[in-house]
Amino acid sequence: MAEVKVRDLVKVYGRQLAVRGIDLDIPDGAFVVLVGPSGCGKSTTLRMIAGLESISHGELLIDGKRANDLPSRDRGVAMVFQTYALYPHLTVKENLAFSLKLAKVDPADRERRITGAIEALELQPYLDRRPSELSGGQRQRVAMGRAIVREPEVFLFDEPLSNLDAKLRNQMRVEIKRLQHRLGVTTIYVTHDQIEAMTLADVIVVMKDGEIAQQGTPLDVFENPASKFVASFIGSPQMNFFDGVIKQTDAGFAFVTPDMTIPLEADKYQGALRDGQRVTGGLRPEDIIPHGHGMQPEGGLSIKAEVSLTELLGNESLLFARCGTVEFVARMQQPRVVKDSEFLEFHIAGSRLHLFDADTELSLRTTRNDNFNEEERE
Ligand SMILES: Nc1ncnc2c1ncn2[C@@H]1O[C@H](COP(=O)(O)OP(=O)(O)OP(=O)(O)O)[C@@H](O)[C@H]1O
Repeated sequence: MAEVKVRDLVKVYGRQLAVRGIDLDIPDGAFVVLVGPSGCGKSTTLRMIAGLESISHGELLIDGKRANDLPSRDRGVAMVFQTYALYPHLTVKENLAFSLKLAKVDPADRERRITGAIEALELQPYLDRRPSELSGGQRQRVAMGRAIVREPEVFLFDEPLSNLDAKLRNQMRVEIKRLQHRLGVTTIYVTHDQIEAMTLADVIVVMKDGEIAQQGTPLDVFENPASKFVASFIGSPQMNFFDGVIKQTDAGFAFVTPDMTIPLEADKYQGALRDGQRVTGGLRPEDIIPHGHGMQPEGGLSIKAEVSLTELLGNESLLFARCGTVEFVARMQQPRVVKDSEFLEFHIAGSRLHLFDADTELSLRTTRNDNFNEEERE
């Protein structure tokens, strides 16, 4: 196992900057997820760590040693891809053995490692099958087995679950998390799926345009998004946004839109509030609560809104509603049938409001700058 550090990492393709000087500190045994929209540079970052792409600028340290120019096989990393990359003409067992034979690992050790992987991934029933005779989930398990037998210092996963259906994806997600806990191997995992990121990571690194938009524990990033981009990317359905201004009166500061006025707790913003400042307010669907459905926090305010559409999800519903000029999504716990065009009262949990500067789109709340912290991971 190893710690991985990245300093000012840059990747240039021709005239395009794909990765723009990122820093990462990944402690031994941590599970870090790089997440972000398509093209944000997460795979390129992973591939530079793997040694599959050259590093244009900056430094990669694996266990304190500069690894920029080390061949991939000498970095102690094993990568699992979306496309499995299994040898089609070899059986499962032969696929597991392949890299070990190539590396001339002695037969007894080879057998021990293969047996370990077979047990860890419950591959026993499939050992003599070829990849074409396996389901997607089974293939992905073999691909993970091929990484495990190499006993790497670092696991690198590049969207390993993208080709699986939703049910299998959830199942494999749990398996990956369990396996990583059991083996304790430092893991860097790339996905564009924020649910995968939230559920797997000790630390989430949200990327945008080749840069890190925010890093922190999943809860911290969810509770304290540093920008409108992060707020909209993490959380499903996404946060509702309302254009408005800050107003200062004798009663204090408030966030004001044409349809609502939400009093603000100024001390949360540490002097960042300015009278007349144009801002975007953000409320998550669970913080707009239909009356009689879920906890109604003290304070805040009520608004009446017309429901245009309901999505029944079983244990909850999503209500798409309109109040004046504003449309929003609210989450209804213990759902009942809501008719289209029905008017409902919604409680706005004002204390849960997020505010972003309208121009910079950065949060007005002081967020901790969320480098990885060993205590938080415990
Ligand atoms: N071999 C290459 N040559 C030129 N440009 C590339 C190459 N590989 C990636 N890029 C560009 O670099 C940027 C980052 O790509 P990268 O694959 O790292 O993004 P990503 O966040 O992993 O996206 P996705 O989720 O779509 O895989 C993109 O704009 C992409 O077009």
